[in-house]
Amino acid sequence: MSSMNPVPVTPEAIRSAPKVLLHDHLDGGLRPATVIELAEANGYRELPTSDVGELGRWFSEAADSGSLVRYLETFAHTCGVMQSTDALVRVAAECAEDLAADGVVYAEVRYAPELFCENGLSLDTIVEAVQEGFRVGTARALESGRRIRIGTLLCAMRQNARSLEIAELAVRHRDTGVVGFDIAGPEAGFPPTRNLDAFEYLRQQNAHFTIHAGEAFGLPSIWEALQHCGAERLGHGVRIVDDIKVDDDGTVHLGRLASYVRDRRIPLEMCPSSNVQTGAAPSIAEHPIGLLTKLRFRVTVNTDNRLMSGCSMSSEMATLVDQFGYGWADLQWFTINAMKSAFIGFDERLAIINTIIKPGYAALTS
Ligand SMILES: O=c1[nH]cnc2c1ncn2[C@H]1C[C@H](O)[C@@H](CO)O1
Ligand SMILES: [Zn+2]
Repeated sequence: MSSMNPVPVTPEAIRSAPKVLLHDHLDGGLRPATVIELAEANGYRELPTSDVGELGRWFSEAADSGSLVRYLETFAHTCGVMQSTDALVRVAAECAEDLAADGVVYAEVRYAPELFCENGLSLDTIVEAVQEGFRVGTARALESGRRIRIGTLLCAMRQNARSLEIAELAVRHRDTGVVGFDIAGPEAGFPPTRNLDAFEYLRQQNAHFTIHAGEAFGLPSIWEALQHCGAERLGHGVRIVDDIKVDDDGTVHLGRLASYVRDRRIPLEMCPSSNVQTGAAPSIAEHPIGLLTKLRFRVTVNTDNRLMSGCSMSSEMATLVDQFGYGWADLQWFTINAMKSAFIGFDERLAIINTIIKPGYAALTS
């Protein structure tokens, strides 16, 4: 039943609204307590502290470095405790439960299988363990009354040369929950065109992929990702603002690349808190998401790494509401943008929009 007045856009109400998350790293979303328990169980001795509260703060402070390369160093600890199938199942199950509890109804969660081979697990075993974890977690969420659908993206790391192998792995598991591919890791010095064979293979297989681009490097990275590699979406893509000029009187000039991105409705997977931590944006208030939203680019809101940013999908939205004055119509627009841009089939996307997202926001606004 819908209420007679719009519900105020408070953090609790945002939590209750249906949300869609396209850019979330599995190894960036562990619960601090789980990191500690897995470290103890697996004999991992490198953690900076074994106090839950301190560890949570340590991750967000260490990630708050102003540099993507230093930000990425914090993943040594999460990946360090994820080197067994039991650990992978648990982390994936908790990920599904945490996202569902936060009101996320559809999520694409990504990780790099090549980072979990230290103890000899095969790439296929790793993918199967994570899928099992998502099954367990979505079932538990459903038992507590929360329905979530999760699609998996497999990442290849830019600094390693395994992208074709990982692309083949993604295609092998496409019928059991892997919906796409990505490249992640340090951007400067590792242009996406180093992985052309992987992208060529994926296109021939009619498979979907996104590319982290325009985060720690500028327009050439975005241009290569789209025009040489054929990315369907951009991970972050914040630097597209370098191709946009706004005159003092407010007149906007889009360069050819920015026009292309907007005209073709290329989805931007924006992650405001993460971008402030890596120095890709000076602050949330000055984050390009404000301008790009006003110009009606295909903007989506994402968490990137919930542990490192100490955030959730609803806290990210609440921060934007606070900084830009967004209301329910804007939050619904971000959510539908994300659902339209997901890598699952058209009929399923449409069903989630029409049966979950639109009624969910209607109940909050009518
Ligand atoms: O924002 C990011 N940019 C590039 N790489 C990233 C980002 N967040 C996480 N990663 C890396 C670290 C993880 O180990 C890897 C796979 O999830 O992806
Ligand atoms: Zn990312």
